[in-house]
Amino acid sequence: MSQPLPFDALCDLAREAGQATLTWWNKPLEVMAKTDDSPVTAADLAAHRLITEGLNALTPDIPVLSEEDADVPLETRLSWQRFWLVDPLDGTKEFISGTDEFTVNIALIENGQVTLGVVGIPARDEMYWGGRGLGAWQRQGSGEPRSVGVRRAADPLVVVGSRRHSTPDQQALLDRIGARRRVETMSVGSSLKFCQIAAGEADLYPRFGPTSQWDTAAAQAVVEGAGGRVIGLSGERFAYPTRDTWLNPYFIALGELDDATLAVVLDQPAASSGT
Ligand SMILES: Nc1ncnc2c1ncn2[C@@H]1O[C@H](COP(=O)(O)O)[C@@H](OP(=O)(O)O)[C@H]1O
Ligand SMILES: [Mg+2]
Repeated sequence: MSQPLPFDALCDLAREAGQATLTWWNKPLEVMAKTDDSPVTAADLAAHRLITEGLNALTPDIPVLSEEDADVPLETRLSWQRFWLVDPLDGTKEFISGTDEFTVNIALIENGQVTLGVVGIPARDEMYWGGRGLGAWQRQGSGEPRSVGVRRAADPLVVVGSRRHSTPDQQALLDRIGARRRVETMSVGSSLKFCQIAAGEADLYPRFGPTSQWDTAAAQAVVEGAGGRVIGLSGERFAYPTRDTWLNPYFIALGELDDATLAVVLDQPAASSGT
């Protein structure tokens, strides 16, 4: 971006939206089904409204695309050189079930790549933000930001995966790694998994199941700012091309792996699958 990076304003916005979601957290909640049968709640919609209004005020010239208002014609989107990509509440099923593993996600996409992102974890009053070549930071409450970075994978390798969506391909990769070294697996909801890699708490997040572009963009920016990578199954940097679907292909987020483990991760029989 040519303007100064708007991280302070984005963090304020994500925090405000996150606090709004907590109004409905751990309380009786009406759950509505969207056309794709995924759940949506008043909390998703309140966060969506706050973030959309805030971004429109902050950068009136940059379009906003949110999961909760994604019905924008492809020809309009093809004319966008950059746009804000928002998942106002990622991990809606976690939110509904009362765990704290849900996030607020705001990313900037420029020419099909994510350049910066902010991930709020409302129930922990925690925030991560960053971007490739910029750095990555974490903040607790209104405390001082601290710089975060990926770790060099130790023993055991810590692999994070979805609480609810796993696939045989993912398990096959874990088995191949497990044949060579000790692996500890953790099931975690939402984009929080990327933040664990950025913070040096986990090493690998293979996702061989469906996600949409808004689920991953902001958190990819945090991982990349922290020195990690998010790659497609051919090893290329994970990108956000404008297409007639929001669905992502499969991907792998990783910190700093040793060469032997990296070779197993990059040698993907599942590479032909995905969208
Ligand atoms: N069948 C499917 N199609 C598209 N996205 C899916 C999906 N199943 C799960 N997801 C995505 O996975 C996200 C949850 O991630 P995880 O399983 O890692 O906790 C959901 O985010 P939302 O909660 O924002 O809908 C949803 O977008
Ligand atoms: Mg989501």
